[in-house]
Amino acid sequence: MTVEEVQLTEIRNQIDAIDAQIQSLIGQRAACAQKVADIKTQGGKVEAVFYRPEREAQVLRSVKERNDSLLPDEEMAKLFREIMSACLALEQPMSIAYLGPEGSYSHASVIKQFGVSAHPVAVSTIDQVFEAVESGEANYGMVPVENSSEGVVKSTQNALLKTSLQVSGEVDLPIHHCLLSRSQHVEGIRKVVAHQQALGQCEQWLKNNLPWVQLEAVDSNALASKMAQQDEQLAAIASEQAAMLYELHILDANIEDQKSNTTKFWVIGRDEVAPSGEDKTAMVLSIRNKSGALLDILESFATRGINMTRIISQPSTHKKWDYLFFIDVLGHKDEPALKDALSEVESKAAFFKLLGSFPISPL
Ligand SMILES: O=C(O)C(=O)C[C@]1(C(=O)O)C=C[C@@H](O)C=C1
Repeated sequence: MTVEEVQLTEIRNQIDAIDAQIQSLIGQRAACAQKVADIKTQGGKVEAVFYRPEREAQVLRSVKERNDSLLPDEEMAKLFREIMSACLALEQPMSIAYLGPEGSYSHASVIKQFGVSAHPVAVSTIDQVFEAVESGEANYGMVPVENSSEGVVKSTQNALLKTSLQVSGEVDLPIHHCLLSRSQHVEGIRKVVAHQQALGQCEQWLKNNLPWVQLEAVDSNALASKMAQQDEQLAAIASEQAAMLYELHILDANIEDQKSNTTKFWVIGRDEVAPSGEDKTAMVLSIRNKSGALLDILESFATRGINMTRIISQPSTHKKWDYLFFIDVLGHKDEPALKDALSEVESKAAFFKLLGSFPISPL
């Protein structure tokens, strides 16, 4: 054996021994998760809640805080995300409805939040995501809320107004668009197909790089990828995962005009989420038609030192020139200061609906 071979063998032996320990510990962890499931279902409870977002957030935060390895905190957290995903699947496999088809950014956000052991269930519209969870067909749903360059997703906002479901989590997904085609050369591309939002997000890049192409909006980027599979003269705008899934060439990557392009998704579920220690609360309200009404509402938060992280206004469909405000604040609805503020806000507002409290994502 060469010196290098001897050195490698020695380190690989160490890796083998460590792997055996990791595997045994993961096995012990899985047995604990199984016991947790037994406790949750004891007494024949049928409505047991297996997925606990607040606990998952706490576990992942501790992993990041503890991490003093060579691996970045995010990478370490991703590994534990998958261990918990497998443990949860052992307790009960979770089905997550999302706006399909496979390979969409919604699909990527499901995997980011729930890990690869969850069962993503593709549906065709945002309303169907809500319906699938409301009817119990899916355990949870994942819906896009807002994109940093294109703004809010109206169909999600409208569905949130009507639903009995809770917002139980938040995922921020950096969006990187690729130009995908069966062809390996941009010169032959005649048409670019994508969801309207993706076309908007790459508008400048398309003008600068493919000024001759025709643009066509379709229902989703994944559908665009399927279309590109059929026609060499078509290119789709979609994710890197879509390129793999639909076996297309990546003609160019990161073609979005704004490099910090991010989409915010919300997890929707039937159960309230307990406090995790670092939470957000989302609500929607409309104000009474008098001067200073919005300021008055915001003061209920400000005087208690509660930070607002988002406020979005949307014209109400009920009355002309009336506005709805979607507001997110830091804190959990059961924390005394926020609880107080929320009941004051509710009394001041013309309409008020609490959408849910959920952990700030550690990922
Ligand atoms: O602590 C729980 O309630 C568990 O079910 C265990 C566990 C885990 O693997 O740590 C698994 C799933 C839950 O979503 C949260 C945590």
